[in-house]
Amino acid sequence: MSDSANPSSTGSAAIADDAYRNHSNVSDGREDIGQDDYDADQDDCAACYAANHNDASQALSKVPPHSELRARIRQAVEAVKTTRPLAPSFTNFVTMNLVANAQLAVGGSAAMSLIYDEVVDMTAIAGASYVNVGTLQPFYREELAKISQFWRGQSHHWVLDPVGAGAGSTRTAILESFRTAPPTVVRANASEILALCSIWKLHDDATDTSAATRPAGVESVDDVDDAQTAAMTLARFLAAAASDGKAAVAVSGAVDLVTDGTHAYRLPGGSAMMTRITGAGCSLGGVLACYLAVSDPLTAALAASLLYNRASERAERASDGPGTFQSAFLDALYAVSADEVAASPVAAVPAEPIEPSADR
Ligand SMILES: Nc1ncnc2c1ncn2[C@@H]1O[C@H](COP(=O)(O)OP(=O)(O)OP(=O)(O)O)[C@@H](O)[C@H]1O
Ligand SMILES: Cc1ncsc1CCO
Ligand SMILES: [Mg+2]
Repeated sequence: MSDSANPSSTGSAAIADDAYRNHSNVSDGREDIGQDDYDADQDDCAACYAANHNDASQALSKVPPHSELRARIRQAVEAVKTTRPLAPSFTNFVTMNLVANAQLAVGGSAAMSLIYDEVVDMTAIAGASYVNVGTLQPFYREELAKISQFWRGQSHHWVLDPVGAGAGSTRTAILESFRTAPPTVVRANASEILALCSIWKLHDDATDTSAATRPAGVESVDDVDDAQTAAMTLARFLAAAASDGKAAVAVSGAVDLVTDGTHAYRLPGGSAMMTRITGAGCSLGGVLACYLAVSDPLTAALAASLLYNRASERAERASDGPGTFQSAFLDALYAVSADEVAASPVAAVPAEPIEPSADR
């Protein structure tokens, strides 16, 4: 059972999440604390996550308060607020409105289009783009293959959310087509990461297609922990294909994982209420594209994922149920400061031995 689908899960991620929530200064919002105290407390939370992570093979360590990584995250959040980068989306009908609203709330600009010639024209003014395969039409297959090849020719940065990867032959064919013109960042839940790796034959046993062929919905049935190796393999594959060698993968769940293939980070916190509205993940992909317009892929993935955790905590405190949570969440995306995002708990996962990725 996925830890995102079941907030009371007793897995390592859930234990870490409880430890994070029990830090009263951070999670109850009742105390007005100074930035230095906040930094220290957030940092303790990362240590607390590391201490409670019950996989003995992984000695997680906290990212220090004044690290260069935190400075880059702060800069990215601030840059989107001040420069309003355009990140156009080819996205699904269910959550298109939330994606655009979330992009505007963080300071970015939105433009939704499902037509090849418009997407191509908008590339010239786009800082980065976003593709989400949530709801499909048969003609998208040819359209999206052409768009990804066009972007590859332009070395244009884009984010893919492979929603429902593994469901149906049309979706599988579309995702398969991206293998020769891959995105800069993949953002997905754990099951989608596993299925995409399977479709692209990036896993250890290339004959194992179970993740790609089992019935799949849009919710995760796997834990983030179980997708860590796949996410790192996927990030290395994306980086090898990128013109500047940079890429990232963001896996969402109770404790998110972000990796560039070399480094990996776990991000505790957030709110289980995110699983009670549709489009939390879809809009995270759109917001990530805004940050990708102003920063490198790893920084963009961290900035967006951390902002989502801080904003959802704030929204949970201010709401009574899914309806009010969604509007409180948009308000919180607007209100959370760059300093608050950059001071978030971040636990670094020790580097794994790098294995060669599959040939493209
Ligand atoms: N149990 C949880 N506790 C805290 N935060 C969560 C939990 N589950 C998901 N989230 C957060 O919700 C956001 C979306 O993640 P999720 O894994 O639900 O994406 P998704 O399955 O792709 O969503 P969707 O397809 O509905 O848009 C992320 O910011 C993630 O951190
Ligand atoms: C519910 C749903 N169905 C297709 S896309 C989508 C939005 C969440 O991914
Ligand atoms: Mg999703």
